[in-house]
Amino acid sequence: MLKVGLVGWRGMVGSVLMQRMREENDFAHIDPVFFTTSNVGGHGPDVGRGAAPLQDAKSIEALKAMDVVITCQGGDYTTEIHPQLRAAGWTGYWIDAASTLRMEDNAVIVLDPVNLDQIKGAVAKGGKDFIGGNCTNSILLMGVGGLFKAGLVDWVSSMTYQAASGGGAQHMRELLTQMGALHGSVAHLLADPASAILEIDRRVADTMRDDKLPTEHFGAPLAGSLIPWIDKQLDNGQSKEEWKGQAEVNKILGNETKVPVDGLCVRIGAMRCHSLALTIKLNKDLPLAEIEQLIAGSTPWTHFVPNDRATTVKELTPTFVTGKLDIAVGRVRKLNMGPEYVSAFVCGDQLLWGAAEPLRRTLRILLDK
Ligand SMILES: NC(=O)C1=CN([C@@H]2O[C@H](COP(=O)(O)OP(=O)(O)OC[C@H]3O[C@@H](n4cnc5c(N)ncnc54)[C@H](OP(=O)(O)O)[C@@H]3O)[C@@H](O)[C@H]2O)C=CC1
Ligand SMILES: N[C@@H](CC(=O)OP(=O)(O)O)C(=O)O
Repeated sequence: MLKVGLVGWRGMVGSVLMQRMREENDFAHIDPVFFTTSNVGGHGPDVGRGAAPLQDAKSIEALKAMDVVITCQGGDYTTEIHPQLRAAGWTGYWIDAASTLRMEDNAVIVLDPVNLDQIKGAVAKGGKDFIGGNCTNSILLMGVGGLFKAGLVDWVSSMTYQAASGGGAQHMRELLTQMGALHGSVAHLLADPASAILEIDRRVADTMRDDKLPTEHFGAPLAGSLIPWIDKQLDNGQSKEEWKGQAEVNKILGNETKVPVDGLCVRIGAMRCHSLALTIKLNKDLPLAEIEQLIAGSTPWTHFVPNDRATTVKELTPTFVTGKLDIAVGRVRKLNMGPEYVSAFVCGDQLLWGAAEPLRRTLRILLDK
């Protein structure tokens, strides 16, 4: 059995990974070793064979004994440990949620329903670094990858609506705290059906602008508002999150000729589902039914939502999708710009296909090789 070191297993992405590995009985196929950066010697989780003491995630010696390391610990950890481990001669498989290594030549961005051949090809050629994609890009390709695979896409404009969880657990807490503060500021007025709505609105706006509203993690109010910037600022005016779109989508697809992918990334007050409003320029005028069929067949998890109001408001929402592996896609129609311009709205759980799921599936691919 392969010795698999798990680092970052108690964080937000790591907890979802653990949950999915338990659900899919992955632990029965590996010899798991749990690591920590903060509690060496503490009790590890019991995944069916009793709890063993946690090992030091900074110990190159301990990590070197692993056949596979899966990390959800974050980019700083990867930057510090991965080069040391490789320099120490370790030739095991490194499976990582962080963005640090994604664009390295010898790393594959893993999303097996879309690029299984690329993953298997890399394994056959001795590739050792397998990195999960940015959540937004993985969700985009799980949603409309069928159009890309058919070679039909000239370009995509992707306008995103990204959940608080993309920033981490503290961001989710801050969003809820902000929501509570807004409600608290007008609770007595809400309880009175005769109260004036403009007075409620004024008080909520005052609370949102009050320095006392907790904004330590987002840097701005999110509840009742939005933040049209995610990740670092680049010199060309893009945010880093926007830059990842074209870079990662083309790498995942293995495109030699780059398909332009660009748009604005926006943080909204959803909990853990990212959504994307897409404008897709096709290279030919296809009948809508054919386009719908290609999109619906993107992956077995693509849940096609017909473009009608009742189904859309029920099934094409973070509320419906959260906690599920389904990637909902709908609002597919031809746009006024011309018969080759198509809209689509995609919604997926950014902790599942957006983060944890591709990692555990990569492990299974390595086990089956
Ligand atoms: N958040 C997301 O949506 C996505 C994240 N990723 C990547 O995944 C990586 C990890 O992100 P995320 O899971 O959000 O990070 P977290 O902050 O939730 O967890 C990271 C580590 O923090 C430590 N930690 C400290 N205090 C606590 C606590 N109270 N509860 C749990 N863990 C704690 C744990 O390490 P220890 O046990 O060693 O103390 C844990 O492994 C990042 O690189 C990110 O880029 C990728 C795609 C999406
Ligand atoms: N930046 C993403 C989450 C994330 O962690 O992305 P990446 O793995 O590319 O750093 C978001 O905020 O929604």
